[in-house]
Amino acid sequence: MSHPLREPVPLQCLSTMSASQRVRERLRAAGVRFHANDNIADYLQPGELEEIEREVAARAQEMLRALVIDVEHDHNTHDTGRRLAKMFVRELFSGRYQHAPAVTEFPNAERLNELMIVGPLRVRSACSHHLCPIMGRVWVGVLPNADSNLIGLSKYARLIDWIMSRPQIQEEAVSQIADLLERRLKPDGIAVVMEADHYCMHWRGVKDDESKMINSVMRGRFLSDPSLRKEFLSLRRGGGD
Ligand SMILES: Nc1nc2c(ncn2[C@@H]2O[C@H](COP(=O)(O)OP(=O)(O)OP(=O)(O)O)[C@@H](O)[C@H]2O)c(=O)[nH]1
Repeated sequence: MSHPLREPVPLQCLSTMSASQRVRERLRAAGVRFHANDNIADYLQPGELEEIEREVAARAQEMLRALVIDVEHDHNTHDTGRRLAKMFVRELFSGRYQHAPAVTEFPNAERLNELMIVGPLRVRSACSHHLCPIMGRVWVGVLPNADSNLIGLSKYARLIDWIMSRPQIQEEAVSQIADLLERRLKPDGIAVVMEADHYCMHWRGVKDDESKMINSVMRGRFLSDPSLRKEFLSLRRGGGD
């Protein structure tokens, strides 16, 4: 989904804006969505991520002040704003600000067309609602065809980590993973299953330590062929637990 195009902001205003305001204006002018789990790397200019990190650090320190924590005198929280900014911008949410990892695509020279399963791959994210951790595992099933691209096994983990390094909800995360792998591999079918612990339920709120969320996306032949879907799901259970 994209935003309606907006009139560009005059240049003299852009120079007095913070980096985050400039990037938001650029995204709005282009009609591009910038939800928590969207990647905005194409709209950042050199040096702006550093500026954004400094802006987040200052605002995070303000949030601690609002929580009535004496950040001026408390040696433990004195630098927490800076640490939070670095953690969010450089680590936990880096999949919003960095381009996709480089992935070598190999031709399917042997014209492989058998089911291939990768997993369980460890995934870590944060929920969009409370920014609490999501820790889980993912399995990917691929049914290649003669024209599909093949990628190295480690690249599944790298691409999935790029998607998960954003505030997510699990339903949208699996569908973003399926979209990305479909675009890269051009297979006859793609299946993604995710099983995850949500710390917004374990650590706070209902404080239910046992519950997990499991969801899946089936595309192409995995949707139209129940026996292929069954084979994938039974191999996933056999291999992963
Ligand atoms: N569907 C879905 N819900 C999620 C996910 N991660 C967290 N949630 C839930 O999203 C909801 C957050 O919205 P609210 O109900 O407005 O938040 P809240 O009042 O703080 O919720 P409580 O957790 O019940 O205290 C909670 O029920 C979470 O458990 C996810 O990946 N998918």
